[in-house]
Amino acid sequence: MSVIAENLHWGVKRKTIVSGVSLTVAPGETLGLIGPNGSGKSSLLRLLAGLRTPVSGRVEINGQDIARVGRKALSRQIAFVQQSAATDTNVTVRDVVRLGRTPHRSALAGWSAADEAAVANALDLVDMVERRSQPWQTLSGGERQRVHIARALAQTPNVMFLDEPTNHLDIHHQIEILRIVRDLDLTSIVALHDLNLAAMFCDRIVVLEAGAVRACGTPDAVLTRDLCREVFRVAADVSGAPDTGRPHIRFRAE
Ligand SMILES: Nc1ncnc2c1ncn2[C@@H]1O[C@H](COP(=O)(O)OP(=O)(O)OP(=O)(O)O)[C@@H](O)[C@H]1O
Repeated sequence: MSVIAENLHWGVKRKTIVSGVSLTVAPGETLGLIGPNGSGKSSLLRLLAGLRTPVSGRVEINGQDIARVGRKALSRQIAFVQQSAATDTNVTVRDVVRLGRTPHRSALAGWSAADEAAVANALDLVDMVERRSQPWQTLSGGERQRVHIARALAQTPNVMFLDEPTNHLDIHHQIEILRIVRDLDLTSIVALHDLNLAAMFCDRIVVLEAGAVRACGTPDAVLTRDLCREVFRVAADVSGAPDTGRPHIRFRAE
């Protein structure tokens, strides 16, 4: 499913936080959202997912204005993985992932084979099958993050929004989670701080600066030495990775 944002503005009181953002994400594409702390990545993701209402502008998912789509219908199509999401403590891993099926179930319907399969598949994708009966509160930070991603995957969404999904994850799971998101048959928009992970896994990248789009394009076109210096205030050398041809950024401490 495509995601199109047209001229989104959002702010709090007199502070503008998202300013004139337009973007288009093609079906199946993985779009990276990068930018310094406070540049508006989380705020923009929330607007795109319909969790916040823009002051002006609109978002279309699959050609439909999300302001006109009911919450439940929307949650059958999109999933949102928040930064450090909280969960009720007195539940198991499997209970948390089962919550991902809520949008697909009616009040009267029982738990179906399709629900069971979606939960099992999601647990398997994030490598948590063996921990499915473990109480949520006993998990490590990285394991909690993987369970929240599994809950979103169990939703079997067409579009997935992920806010810093690699937070807390070891390098194996950072790569694994982004590989899963890229390879699944869905459209994804992922806020990331690690520029090399963005270069490796995103089809295109949007760079936010002070709530506005500073640059948009393929990793190769966007992740330049000048951008690192001007937007992220770091000195860096950028070269093409020999195996993939994607940019590889080496930061310099100077
Ligand atoms: N409800 C709010 N009220 C006041 N200010 C807010 C609110 N939500 C966000 N902001 C401010 O808007 C700016 C953008 O915040 P946002 O969380 O979208 O940035 P971000 O790019 O995701 O940052 P980070 O990389 O640190 O996670 C920040 O300066 C933040 O303090």
